[in-house]
Amino acid sequence: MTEPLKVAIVGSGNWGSAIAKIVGHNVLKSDDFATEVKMYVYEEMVDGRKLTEIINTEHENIKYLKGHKLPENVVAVPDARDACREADILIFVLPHQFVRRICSNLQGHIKPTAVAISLIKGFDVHDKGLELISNVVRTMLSIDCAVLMGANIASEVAGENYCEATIGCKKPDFGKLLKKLFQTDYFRIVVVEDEITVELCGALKNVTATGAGFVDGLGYGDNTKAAVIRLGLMEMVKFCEEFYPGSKMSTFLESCGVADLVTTCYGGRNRRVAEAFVKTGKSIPELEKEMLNGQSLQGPPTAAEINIMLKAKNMEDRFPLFTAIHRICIRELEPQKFIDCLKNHPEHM
Ligand SMILES: NC(=O)C1=CN([C@@H]2O[C@H](COP(=O)(O)OP(=O)(O)OC[C@H]3O[C@@H](n4cnc5c(N)ncnc54)[C@H](O)[C@@H]3O)[C@@H](O)[C@H]2O)C=CC1
Ligand SMILES: O=C(CO)COP(=O)(O)O
Repeated sequence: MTEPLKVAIVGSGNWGSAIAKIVGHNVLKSDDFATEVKMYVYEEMVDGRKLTEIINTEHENIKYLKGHKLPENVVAVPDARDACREADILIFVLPHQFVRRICSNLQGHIKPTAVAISLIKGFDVHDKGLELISNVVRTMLSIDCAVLMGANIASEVAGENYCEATIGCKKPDFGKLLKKLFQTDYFRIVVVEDEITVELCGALKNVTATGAGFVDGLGYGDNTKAAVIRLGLMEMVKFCEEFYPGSKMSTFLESCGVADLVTTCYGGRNRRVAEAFVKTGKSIPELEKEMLNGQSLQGPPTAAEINIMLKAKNMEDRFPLFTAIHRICIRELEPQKFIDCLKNHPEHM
């Protein structure tokens, strides 16, 4: 008889809390998993009380996922090491900006046999260039790391509206176990082996969604947004071919690809803030603070991260959409010029 596997969730934001609801319920349905799920919560005071205390008494993350109850077997823990020390499966789901800090805190304080899955959309930047977030987890913690990405706006998933997600995992047995941990009747999972492309799709679509928000802010209609989505997808594919050769085209047709691109370009936070950026003239950090109540935007920082590499390799003109989006975010380019970028895209030359 093998021991049931202990699961810990590293992160408790908007998506982290939605996934805690799913995982908390699923562990109760299978003998493979221990019933308690520890969730690392970055401690803060909300209405004069500690957020961990609120989650553990009211079973709701009232700041990041209001209106959705979490199962009572999900226990909020303010110390990442305490949350993860005994875990066999670590689910990483926090804004990508914090991953290195968390991993460095966890080094030497997790089971050497643990495995991980990253739900994080973004890149890590270091002096040698870009790094996949899953690779930061793999190298800093010396453990295996799969990924889960998809068209998954957190509040809709928490509301149990039907949707799909893609798990990228090279090892079939691990993939099967992860599917058991995440799939529900309203959250349907496809497991593919092409884990790098799954992760790249998740990171890059946030950049395109920022561009979709710009055209909304400029008052253009759905045809223009469809052009942004198409050109963005072309650049996503090209980015993968150029820097991570070996992608399967079929991966772009999974939920992590086209579907996530569409949902984020219509319903996501990146789109919403980018629209306000054009309409109000305020800066991205200002709007993030005003509009997101502590949630974190991934598109503009990801655009900056990939631009460091494109610039270093003298390849900005081969990715004009990604480049223009970054330059608009940092106010190097007027938002109105975005339309010129679309008109003059190499696709039309
Ligand atoms: N929200 C969504 O609809 C979806 C988000 N994702 C991805 O999931 C990842 C996590 O996103 P969310 O859960 O939505 O986060 P979020 O956008 O709600 O971010 C806020 C979280 O960051 C934490 N935080 C703030 N400062 C911190 C620090 N110094 N150290 C550690 N944590 C800190 C906050 O406590 C809170 O838990 C991102 O990569 C995002 O792109 C993926 C699918 C859907
Ligand atoms: O990743 C997401 C949906 O799949 C969420 O996108 P936003 O961060 O733009 O809300």
